[in-house]
Amino acid sequence: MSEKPLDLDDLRREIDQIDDRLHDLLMARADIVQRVAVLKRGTAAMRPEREASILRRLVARHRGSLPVGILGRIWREIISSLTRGQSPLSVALYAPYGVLEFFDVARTHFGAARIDLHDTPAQALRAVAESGNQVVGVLPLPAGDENAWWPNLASTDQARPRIIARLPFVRDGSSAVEAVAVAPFDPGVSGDDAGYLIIVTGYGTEISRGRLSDRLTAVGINGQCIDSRQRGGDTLHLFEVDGPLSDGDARLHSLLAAHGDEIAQAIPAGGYARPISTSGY
Ligand SMILES: O=C(O)C(=O)C[C@]1(C(=O)O)C=C[C@@H](O)C=C1
Repeated sequence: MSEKPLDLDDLRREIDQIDDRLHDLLMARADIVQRVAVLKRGTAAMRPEREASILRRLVARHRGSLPVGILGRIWREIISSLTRGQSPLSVALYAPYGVLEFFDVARTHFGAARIDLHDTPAQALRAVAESGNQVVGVLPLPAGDENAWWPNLASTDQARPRIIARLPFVRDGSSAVEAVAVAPFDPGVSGDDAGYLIIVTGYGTEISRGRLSDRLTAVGINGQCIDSRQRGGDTLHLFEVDGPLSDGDARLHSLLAAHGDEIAQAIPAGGYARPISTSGY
């Protein structure tokens, strides 16, 4: 005997049951995050490297008709709200052009967090620096254009703002802009990361980007210079490097020990877990 075909009511009953299971699991997840928060007390709630691992794992197992970009948005909303459940967090957004596009990128990554718009990058970074971990900045991807804001990261203060994520994290081709998140702590190591390094050369030191790259390679740091700017008598060079880089990295000590005559400072400026690119499904 053939099975009776499911009708609309049967299918909707199945959906209700699945919704109950999803809801139960979401509530159970939120309870466990509260226990995680107790263990992390006194340190930053937001862990970009862990967030990256969660999304990479889920995207890799994703199948079916739900677009992967939507999966990403749903999980960003869950993770972001459970981060804010551990300690307050809002977004300081600097959006020089295409405000709506940057707003969208910030909203997708940080979910329902409050987003404050700032007129200048310095203002957004000040909001981050003064907030004691309660504000994360969102600024355009650092590049060699007229909006170069990255020299503001060239401080040696332990609590200085640095780059912690590159957005959007799940790329399905729907976003026209790229941004970074900035916070006063290191992003952690996700297993597939890039770092930023600011090299400061002093007045009168003529050294090409190529020569600087060679100096970095010689101590085991591979990367490329993406912009150079004058600040006072100094020249600041921003390098994007393979792998994470943080304060106290032994390779930076070797660099300064060998080339302290040419290189005045080597300042780690954070980094990011490499985003996921998908074809949309
Ligand atoms: O794993 C943690 O440290 C958590 O706080 C949990 C969680 C999550 O929702 O999975 C939330 C916030 C962090 O940024 C990373 C992950």
